[in-house]
Amino acid sequence: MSANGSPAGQQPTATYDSPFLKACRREPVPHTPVWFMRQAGRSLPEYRKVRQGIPMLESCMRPELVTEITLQPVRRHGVDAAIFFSDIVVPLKAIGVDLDIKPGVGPVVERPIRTRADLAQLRDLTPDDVPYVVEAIGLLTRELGGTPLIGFAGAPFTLASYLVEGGPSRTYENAKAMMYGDPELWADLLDRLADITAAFLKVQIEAGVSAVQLFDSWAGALAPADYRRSVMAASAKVFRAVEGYGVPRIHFGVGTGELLGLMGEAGADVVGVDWRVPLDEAVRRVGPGKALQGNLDPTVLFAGRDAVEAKTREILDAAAGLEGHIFNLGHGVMPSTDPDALTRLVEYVHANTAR
Ligand SMILES: Cc1c2[nH]c(c1CCC(=O)O)Cc1[nH]c(c(CCC(=O)O)c1C)Cc1[nH]c(c(CCC(=O)O)c1C)Cc1[nH]c(c(C)c1CCC(=O)O)C2
Repeated sequence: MSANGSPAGQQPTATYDSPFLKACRREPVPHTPVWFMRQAGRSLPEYRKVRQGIPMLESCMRPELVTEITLQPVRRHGVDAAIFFSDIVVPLKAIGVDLDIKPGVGPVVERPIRTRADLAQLRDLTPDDVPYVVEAIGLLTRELGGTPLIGFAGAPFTLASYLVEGGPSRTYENAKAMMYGDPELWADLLDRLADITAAFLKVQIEAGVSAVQLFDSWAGALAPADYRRSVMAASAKVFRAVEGYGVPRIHFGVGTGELLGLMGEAGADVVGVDWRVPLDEAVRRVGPGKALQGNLDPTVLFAGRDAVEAKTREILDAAAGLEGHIFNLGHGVMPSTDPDALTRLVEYVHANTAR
């Protein structure tokens, strides 16, 4: 037990006992907790207002702005957790990789990593590289009261996909060419990214986040045998590095139905599921001892209240036998989503799972 009475880390008891962290630990909850990937973002007018004229990466480096943006969806929707406002490429930018986030495109890397010499762009990350992250998490943990704050990072494969391609890709042809054609260089690249990612998550945990999510958003492009052979060790290294802190570790990807078992095995406490696999099937694939997070198709939110409630009902029914369920979308909130539909969804899940 720590000095303030919570069995893990430095978090206050109210946070430790929150429905979100209880569900992560597979303990009984008063209602199913809800949060949304990309809950802070363009769907909110108050977000668009404070971001006006400030480039994405610069906004991640301003602690007061990060705090305000992170709190916006908590105030508006009453979600059960906040997710730290940042981006998966922030730690890469912080160690000096020349990259930017282009509006409507995503991360773009000036000098893609294609050869062994290019690996020199990737040095280790220290807390001094991201002082604004430490400061913003400090501000947030004071403002949030008992609402847990989720930290996050991009998984080695997803980061590598941007670094090797030079930007977003549909096919990942350059990244996969390296994975199949130069497995030693690929392994060294992923191992370096694992160390950077682990260091970035440790900074966030030591600054006060209550859970961490590893986003391997694009791992669904991989066959299970290739994931196991060429990717899993790096993600497992990240999970091992943060195991001792006692904060729940969530592992998420899109189109990863065939990888769910391996993604749990990599060391997660909670496995994120997109909308393609129902949760009662997902639990069979993941096996016992893990909570599940998911999994409403974000496009359902465009279909009107009745459709949202019917689809949500299906998910809650599929989750009825689970030991730990955190309600979320199967991927991020889309920018043109009506924010009121999200607020209603939170209310619906809470009301229909009250125990
Ligand atoms: C792949 C990935 C990225 N970034 C992230 C991922 C993994 C999650 C996923 O699978 O969606 C993670 C991320 N990016 C952002 C968050 C914020 C926290 C939250 O979820 O609310 C999180 C968790 C802010 C952001 N990151 C970005 C935005 C939009 C830019 C803006 O608002 O100006 C936000 C709110 C930019 C970004 N950054 C990235 C993309 C693809 C984009 C979108 C580009 C675009 O459509 O304009 C890379």
